[in-house]
Amino acid sequence: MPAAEIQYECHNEFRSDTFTVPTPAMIASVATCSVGDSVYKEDKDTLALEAKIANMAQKEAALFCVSGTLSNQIALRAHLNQPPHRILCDFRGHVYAHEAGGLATLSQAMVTPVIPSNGTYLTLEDIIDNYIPDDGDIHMAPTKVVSLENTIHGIIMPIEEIERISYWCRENNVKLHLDGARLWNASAETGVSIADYCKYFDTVSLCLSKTLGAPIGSILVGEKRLIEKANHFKKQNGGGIRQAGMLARMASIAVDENFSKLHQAHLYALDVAKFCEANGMTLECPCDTNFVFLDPKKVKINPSVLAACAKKNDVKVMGNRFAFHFQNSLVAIENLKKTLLEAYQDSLANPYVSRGAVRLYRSVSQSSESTVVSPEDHKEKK
Ligand SMILES: Cc1ncc(COP(=O)(O)O)c(C=O)c1O
Ligand SMILES: C[C@@H](O)[C@H](N)C(=O)O
Repeated sequence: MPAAEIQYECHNEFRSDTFTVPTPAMIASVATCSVGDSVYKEDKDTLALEAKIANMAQKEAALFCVSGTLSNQIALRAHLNQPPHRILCDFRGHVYAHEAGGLATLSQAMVTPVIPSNGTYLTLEDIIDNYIPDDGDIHMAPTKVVSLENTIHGIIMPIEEIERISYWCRENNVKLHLDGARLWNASAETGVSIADYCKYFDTVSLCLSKTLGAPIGSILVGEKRLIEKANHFKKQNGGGIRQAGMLARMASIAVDENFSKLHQAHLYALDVAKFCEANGMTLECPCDTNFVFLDPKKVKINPSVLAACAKKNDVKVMGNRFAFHFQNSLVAIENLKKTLLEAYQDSLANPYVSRGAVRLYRSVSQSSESTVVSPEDHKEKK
């Protein structure tokens, strides 16, 4: 049943599902967790979590990491040998767009950021049209890894396309990584198991701290030898965790207790997506899972006006993306709709034209110390 009453501090949080919080059961479990040193692979709860997720993914090994960024970056580095080399991904891919340039520093890799020709997800044709073969041309950095993301912007990548890409990569000696931060959401919506998604990839990074509600952590799965190498890069970059048991135990409970709640978040998102479309607000992409993206080219809402309306209606938002999770409350969902409608109605009279690179995570939000302004203060310069 959806949470009508307010159960969680983050019930009105729509900036991201990274704001989900540990449940009481997770917090209580810490009292009895193991306290071994996980750098020496001696923490029982960490080993148990890694074994559980490796089994779920039907992969040889798994590695508990403090973040999805670390999990992605050490996986991609472990696939690579020495430059010149290149990674191909979606131009929106987190590994390229939001991991602080890690591909340049840790992997010294060139990146081919590809805009999907269908506007939604990468196809094999998109990859082939942008792939640089390792054919001895000394002008080029050859493509050694393709990094996909599923879901990407909440969009579910069809498994038939994943299969085509996987087959081609294996035929062409290209490694295939999946940023599966929200693969849980894809699985919850399609019914395709985590293992049936993972079988197409050499490595998969699964986040535990977002849609599932764990306080910290991601898990990287893959072949034992690759995971051991990734662990080397994990330690090199300060990712070794001593008594990780308390984090691993909470993450394990998150998988057991919250995976089944993801569909509710998707229903929240779909409700708001339909509300937006019914009121003239165009979506930037389909609402497949737990994200609603408004098209900023057509819905010219002023971020400051949105922040002012959000503050008034006690919801937290940022940018043109609205994230949903199982800890949202129904009252907050209704307050979000009110917020969007008020800000949109203002934009019809005062359209806001943004300039510069899309900074999805840098917009004014309720939590920032920005000065809250009234809609009247923001009229488009004639
Ligand atoms: C698709 C995707 N991959 C990876 C990450 C990185 O995860 P973390 O914030 O734990 O580094 C995020 C951010 O939350 C993400 O949205
Ligand atoms: C902020 C960004 O890194 C995060 N992955 C999110 O989706 O909110």
